[in-house]
Amino acid sequence: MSQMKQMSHLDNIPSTPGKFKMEKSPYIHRFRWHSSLAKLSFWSFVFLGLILIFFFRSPSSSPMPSDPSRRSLRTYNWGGAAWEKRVRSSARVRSRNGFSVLVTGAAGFVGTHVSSALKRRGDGVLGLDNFNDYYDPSLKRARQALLERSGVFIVEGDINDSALLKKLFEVVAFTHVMHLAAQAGVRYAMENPGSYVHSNIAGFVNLLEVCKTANPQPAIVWASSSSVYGLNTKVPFSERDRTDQPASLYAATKKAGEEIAHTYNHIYGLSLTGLRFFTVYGPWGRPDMAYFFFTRDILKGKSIPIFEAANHGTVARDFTYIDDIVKGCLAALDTAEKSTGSGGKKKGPAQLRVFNLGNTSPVPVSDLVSILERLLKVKAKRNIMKLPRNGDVQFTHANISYAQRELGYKPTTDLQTGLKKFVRWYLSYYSGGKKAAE
Ligand SMILES: O=C(O)[C@H]1O[C@H](OP(=O)(O)OP(=O)(O)OC[C@H]2O[C@@H](n3ccc(=O)[nH]c3=O)[C@H](O)[C@@H]2O)[C@H](O)[C@@H](O)[C@@H]1O
Repeated sequence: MSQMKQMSHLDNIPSTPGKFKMEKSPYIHRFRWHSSLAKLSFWSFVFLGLILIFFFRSPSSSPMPSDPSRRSLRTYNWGGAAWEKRVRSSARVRSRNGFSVLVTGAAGFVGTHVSSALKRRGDGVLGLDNFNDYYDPSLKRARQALLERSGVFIVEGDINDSALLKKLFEVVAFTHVMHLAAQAGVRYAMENPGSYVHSNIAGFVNLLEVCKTANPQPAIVWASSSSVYGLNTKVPFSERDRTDQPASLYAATKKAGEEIAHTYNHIYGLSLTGLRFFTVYGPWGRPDMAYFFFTRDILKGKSIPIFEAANHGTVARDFTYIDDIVKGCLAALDTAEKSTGSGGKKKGPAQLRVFNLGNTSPVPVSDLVSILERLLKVKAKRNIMKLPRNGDVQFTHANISYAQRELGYKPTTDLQTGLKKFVRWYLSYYSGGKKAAE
């Protein structure tokens, strides 16, 4: 019966506007439905209405974007007097001639270590991180707790949020930005390309936009990657070698970052230093990296995929220990010259640098596994596989003479020593009531 009622109701709605009984209206002669002008305005009105309905309905119908590249569009709570007080106190410089540094990606692997080293020597440090779920966020929370204990506050937010960044620069006149927030990982770029564009390109540009208008402008040191060398075959990789053949979208976004840095340096006088990190490893590391999940899987008795190149060619990496990287980052900050612009205008030429931060000692992945076997006292189930075409390059090898000369950079930790420290951390972190790494 209700269906009948509905039917009749639907029947009453005219299928075309022309069916409206408007004939008796006194305005009939001026607003005739068959007049094309009136038709046009009516349909424009309907169309506009539909757009508005769509626009206002869509966010509520999907409150959490399912595309992870959009995950950082979620809203974060920031602001208020108490929040500003925490920001100010965390960024307060406690040593003579110390810096006030905004560290983006502070809950990340390198970000945590750099923040803690800066704080230890008396610099003011404010962290920023969006705590995304690219890998287990509980590890990021544990790093956050660690920093919290040493007096570093991490603001929860995204580098794409201009209002937040502007607010931070309003509250603190940062002398430096250590920009480590990024979508990392070479192979994941095939699964979620948008997240790389979102963080490594759009986010970086957004940060530079805010830095360029800040007064004073900060000097910026940021994380590029050894992956920019891509298919380059000249070894060891030197900063002057070609970097126009990236093998992954990740590498392409990092290379784009280097070009973007050039532009902001050229137009706005921002002091910019890019650091090409070579496969950084160590305690509190990233679970998506091979040394980390190999450790987990060897302990679980799971087989581990070990890549080899064509004709049983060795795949090798210039693995670099985190403490050496931290020294390189601090030296880059210490030697960074001031930006020259103000109020968004360049006043003179500013410093623009790119450095390799590697270990200058490539190690085959199969040797990395042998070291882990010895340290863990467990034999690995090796599954030798052809290097998949997913962005990986066959080998990396850094020439660090430029960083040595300009930054006094000198790595001192070999893979055996560094992995020993990693394994010690891993076993203590994932034991004692803590669940095994997933
Ligand atoms: O140096 C860099 O620029 C990059 O270093 C790492 O990238 P990658 O060197 O690929 O590090 P892993 O993913 O840990 O891989 C290390 C080695 O293990 C190999 N591998 C990886 C995964 C796997 O299942 N099997 C395997 O043999 C890779 O081919 C590579 O040779 C980081 O993940 C990037 O974020 C960083 O920018």
